[in-house]
Amino acid sequence: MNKNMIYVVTNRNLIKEENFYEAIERCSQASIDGLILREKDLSTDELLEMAKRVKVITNKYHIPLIINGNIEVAKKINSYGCHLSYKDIPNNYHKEGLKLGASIHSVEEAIESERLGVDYIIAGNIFETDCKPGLIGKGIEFLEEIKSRVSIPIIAIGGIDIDNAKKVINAGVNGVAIMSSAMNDINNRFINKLREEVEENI
Ligand SMILES: Cc1ncc(COP(=O)(O)OP(=O)(O)O)c(N)n1
Ligand SMILES: Cc1nc(C(=O)O)sc1CCOP(=O)(O)O
Ligand SMILES: [Mg+2]
Repeated sequence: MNKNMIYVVTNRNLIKEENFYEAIERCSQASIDGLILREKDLSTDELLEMAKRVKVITNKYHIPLIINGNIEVAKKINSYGCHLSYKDIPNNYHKEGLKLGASIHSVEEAIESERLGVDYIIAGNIFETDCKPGLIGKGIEFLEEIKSRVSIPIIAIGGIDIDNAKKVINAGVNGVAIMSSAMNDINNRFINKLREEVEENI
């Protein structure tokens, strides 16, 4: 990874002005480095159908597609990667070419994820966010501590905004992931501004 990454995490329930596939297309046109299809309430069959349609769009814009929470679907559609909750990381996992990501919420989970062969981690929640009501932000120090303990790429999530993105990147992480602001970013203004912020970090 040689630039700071921006990952968009989907949540179709947050989209207000577009339909889901319009939002996927719009995000894919922006300067993003990956799209995580995270629609946790769908059955495997429903997710598979959605993932096939989403992959047509992300492929068109050469955006890596990562399937959240379902290795079977990720393998079936031959996605770039699969992203799992920490507790779901398998002990013996045949990646079959998939990148494996994991969500972590403690330094110990970060260390153990690396030991289990995870390719990158998403660490959160860094700041307070309406998407995780009641969970206080773990802050920049959390990222700095993880950075000092693991070598795999670290992506920060949770309340990432234009005003705090630079501070997050300066903690030494490899990128940021955003959900609500991307789902509602009708003209990709937020994503474009975020790109400027995460690239101007020195
Ligand atoms: C301590 C703690 N627990 C859970 C979360 C958020 O978890 P969630 O995003 O719902 O689950 P994953 O998909 O990331 O496994 C949190 N921020 N902090
Ligand atoms: C999906 C997700 N996972 C988190 C975690 O801490 O694991 S925080 C989060 C939501 C991030 O939404 P927003 O960018 O709108 O704050
Ligand atoms: Mg999460």
